[in-house]
Amino acid sequence: MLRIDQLHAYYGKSHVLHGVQFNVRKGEILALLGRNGSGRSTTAKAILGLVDCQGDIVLTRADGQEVKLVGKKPYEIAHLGIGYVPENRDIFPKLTVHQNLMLGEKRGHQSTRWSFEDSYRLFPRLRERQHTEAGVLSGGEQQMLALCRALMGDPDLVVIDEPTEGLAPKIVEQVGEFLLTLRERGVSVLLIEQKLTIALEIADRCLLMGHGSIVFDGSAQELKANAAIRKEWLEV
Ligand SMILES: Nc1ncnc2c1ncn2[C@@H]1O[C@H](COP(=O)(O)OP(=O)(O)OP(=O)(O)O)[C@@H](O)[C@H]1O
Repeated sequence: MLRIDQLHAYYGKSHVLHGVQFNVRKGEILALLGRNGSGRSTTAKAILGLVDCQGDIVLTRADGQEVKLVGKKPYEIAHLGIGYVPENRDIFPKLTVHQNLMLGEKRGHQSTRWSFEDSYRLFPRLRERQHTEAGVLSGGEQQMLALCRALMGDPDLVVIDEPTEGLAPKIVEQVGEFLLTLRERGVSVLLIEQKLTIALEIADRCLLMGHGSIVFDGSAQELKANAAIRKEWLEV
């Protein structure tokens, strides 16, 4: 559903993506792994229209229509059905949990795949705190909120940047359940992670990034078995 070809990205004169190439298939969980600074977040931002880039990023919509994303504005890309959960979560601290979820909804469009009730059922902590200002939530609760808010816009693909970073194992488990629920509902996921652990449990496929290029494309099991490539490009 998403094809990335010969993607180059720059911060000023600094060239950080060097011909990135991969596909995201419909309904899969695709893990994008690599060390800090390897270019994973920049790839996510390129898909969302948040950095200058050259090359092709082509979305195939449900009706088969192909849309080129490079050059489009972030709000246009969101409207085309791509959701984003950035590393810093970007929640609105002075609004309540419920209000943050409302802001994720597309105006005039009822989400077909995700509801307030889905958010509250999967993350009971959010139900308990629905009238609390989001700024006082714990890091884990803010992550749950950011994930659910991205789904309120009814995306076909959601790009999620390091959702398990710094979270307690029990919350990491809940995030895993959330991702599996998305797959059941046909939402594709591009999951940025640093470690292989969660990818081994839930990803359908794995990409490994090093110095701004894709250096491995295969299953998490294949990557686990390839000690040399892991040692060179991945945190242990
Ligand atoms: N706003 C920026 N301005 C200049 N250079 C940047 C900027 N953001 C990232 N970089 C550089 O671009 C390269 C790729 O960074 P990127 O954030 O995409 O990596 P990453 O794999 O997602 O790691 P991290 O988890 O640390 O963000 C790194 O060398 C980084 O220092």
